[in-house]
Amino acid sequence: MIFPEDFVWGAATASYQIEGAVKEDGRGQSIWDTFSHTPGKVVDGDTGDVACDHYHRYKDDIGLMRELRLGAYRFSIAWPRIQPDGAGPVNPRGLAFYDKLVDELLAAEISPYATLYHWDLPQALEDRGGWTNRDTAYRFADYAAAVHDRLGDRVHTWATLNEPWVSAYLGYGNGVHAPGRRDPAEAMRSAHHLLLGHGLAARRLRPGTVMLVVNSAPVLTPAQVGDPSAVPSEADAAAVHRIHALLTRQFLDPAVHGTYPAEVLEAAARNGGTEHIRDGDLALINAPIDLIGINYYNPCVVESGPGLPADAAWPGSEDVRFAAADAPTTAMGWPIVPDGLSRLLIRLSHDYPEVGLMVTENGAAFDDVVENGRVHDADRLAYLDGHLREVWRAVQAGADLRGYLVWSLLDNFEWAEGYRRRFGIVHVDYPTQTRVLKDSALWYRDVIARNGL
Ligand SMILES: N#[N+]C[C@@H]1[C@@H](O)[C@H](O)[C@@H](O)[C@@H]2O[C@H]12
Repeated sequence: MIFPEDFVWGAATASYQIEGAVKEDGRGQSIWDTFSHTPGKVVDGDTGDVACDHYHRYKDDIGLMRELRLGAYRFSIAWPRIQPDGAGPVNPRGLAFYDKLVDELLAAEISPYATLYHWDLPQALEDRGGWTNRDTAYRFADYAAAVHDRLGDRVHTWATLNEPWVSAYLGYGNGVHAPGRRDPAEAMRSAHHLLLGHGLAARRLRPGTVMLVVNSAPVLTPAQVGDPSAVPSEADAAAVHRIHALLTRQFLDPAVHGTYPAEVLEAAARNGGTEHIRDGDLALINAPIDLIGINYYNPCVVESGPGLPADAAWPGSEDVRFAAADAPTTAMGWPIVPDGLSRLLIRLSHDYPEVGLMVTENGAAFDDVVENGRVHDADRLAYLDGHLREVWRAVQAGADLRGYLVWSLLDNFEWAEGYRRRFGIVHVDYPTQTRVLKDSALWYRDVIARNGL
């Protein structure tokens, strides 16, 4: 299985998950600093205070990337390093870190892919309402422009947001992520303002390549997981349609087509109203983009039935039951369904033929053991192999798929799960910060060298 000649192979990380140095060089506080230091929010009371100490070890980490022959490295820029209070003058020491990071990547012949927002909102903006406040969208666009002014001569691929669904619904809906608010109306307002920020920022990132990164999944009934030809009942088909609208189309339709699905408008009307969606907003959100970034881990399995408990707060999903898949699971409890990725990519390539696709995250958490300086992570290697075969199938089916970025380069701070869940192809021993290339990393290196499986 050989991929197209210009297919991009890389890995992805995010600032709060790997950098550490949370009080260094003028960095301001983020909502994840606040949240992780709030007792009970993160497993084992873990925080990103040190993480992988990437802020100080980035040169060595780029050396590992070079050893793996990565063509691209997707990282995120910590807004609180650039504007400690989320607005106003740029912090030169904060921007200098990314300047050095980008230069080191280029020296290693690795293309830098910068994500501008991977969840670490400056706390000062949250204190003024965060993403429920429309003004935050404008602050985000100013921040994006400031970063692009400095790095745009060397960074040519930009992601505005990472997974706005997660930012909105886990951050403001059910509160399992920062800032930990629990209000369905706030979640819907935040989703809109995140999209508004995306659109405003996208215009200020040219002439770069611009993408929106979404967590997406094929929405399937339990029967469809193993049998794509399974015909759902009318009620189950309605549940599938609704959740696809709320999970994926809520973000891609506005960004690519300048429209909201009716299901989203209906959910908003029932949860706080639609006043936050102002005339002209959708035109602002619908800024031209070049790529959709797809973060895929597992399908979303649903059927008609009683919705999530009230505190789960996913407005619009009231008549949908979230079901288990008949499949093995990762350490996160997520079902392993590789062909879900090809089914998703082919669907999105049909729904949004105007833009290219890139797998911006795919990977798995399994419990790793270091034995004699090696990590034999056969489960993770099998997961990646299976999913890459589906990526290849999607390319053969005609999907305009530009590349694949594994999540993640390093074991890292896994949000509310803390450090107990390891997604890296490189093992990190946190007390010593020792890195060990796992078997999956060595395998991935060979895949890259062959440009295929
Ligand atoms: N959980 N999990 C793994 C991974 C997370 O570590 C990333 O930061 C997110 O972009 C996305 O949720 C996926």
